[in-house]
Amino acid sequence: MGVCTSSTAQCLPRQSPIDIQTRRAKYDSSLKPLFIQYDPNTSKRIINVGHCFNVEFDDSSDRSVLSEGPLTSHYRLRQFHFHWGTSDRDGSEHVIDGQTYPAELHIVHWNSQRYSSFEEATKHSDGLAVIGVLLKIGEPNPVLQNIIDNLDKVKTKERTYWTYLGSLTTSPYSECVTWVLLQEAITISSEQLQHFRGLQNEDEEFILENHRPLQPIEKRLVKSSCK
Ligand SMILES: NS(=O)(=O)c1ccco1
Ligand SMILES: [Zn+2]
Repeated sequence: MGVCTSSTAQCLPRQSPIDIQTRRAKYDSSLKPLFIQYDPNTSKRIINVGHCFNVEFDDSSDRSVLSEGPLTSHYRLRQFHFHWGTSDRDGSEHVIDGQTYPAELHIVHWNSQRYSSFEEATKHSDGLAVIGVLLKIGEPNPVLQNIIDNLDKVKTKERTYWTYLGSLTTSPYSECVTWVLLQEAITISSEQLQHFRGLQNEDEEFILENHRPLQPIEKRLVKSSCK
C-alpha cells in the first residue's frame, strides 16, 4: 500500500500517529461499543523485535477477537506492544489536544474475516485494527505486570473511543489500520516504565524511545463514540 502521490481527496496519505484535536472530533451515533473477547491462553511468547518487545498470540484461529465499534469485520488478536520515550514527559505516539503521554499500548488485530494472514491483511486498507491505550504515570499497575493473564481487565465495560483511518507507525508504515484510541488512560508507575528503557536492541544499545513523530491529519475526520 504505497503512499498516494496525487492530491485528490480519496488518495491522500493516511499516516499515523496524529494529534487528536478533541473539539474537532465528530460524534457518530452509528458507532457501536467495541466487542473484545480475549482468551489469555492464546498468548505465546514475548519477543524483542529490536525497537520494542511484542507479546505474541496464537492467531491460527479466531479465539481472541475484536469486532463491532467502527469495524465491519471481526479482527483476530496478533500481538501487543508498547511505545515509550526517553523520559516520562513524552513517549506516546498519539497526542490528545497537544498533550503527550509517557507511553502507549498497541493491541494489534488483523481482519481474519476477509484475509488469510496478517501479512496479507497489511496490504489492504481494512486489513488491521489497532487499539491504542494511553499510559499515564500513576500507581504501579498490577495488570501491566502480568498483562497476558489480565488482558480481559484492560477491557472496561463502558468504553469510549476515538477512531480514524491511519497506518502502521513502524516500517513499512502500511496504510491499513483502523485506529481505535481509548479515551480513558490506564496507569503505569515510573519504575515500571523505566524497565522498558532497559530493553536492548540487536546492537545491545538501550531502547530509550520508540515513538514515531506526529503525521499530518490531511483531510481525515476523527470520529468519537461519545458526545
Ligand atoms: N505500531 S503499530 O501498532 O502501528 C504496528 C503494528 C505492526 C507494526 O506496527
Ligand atoms: Zn505500535
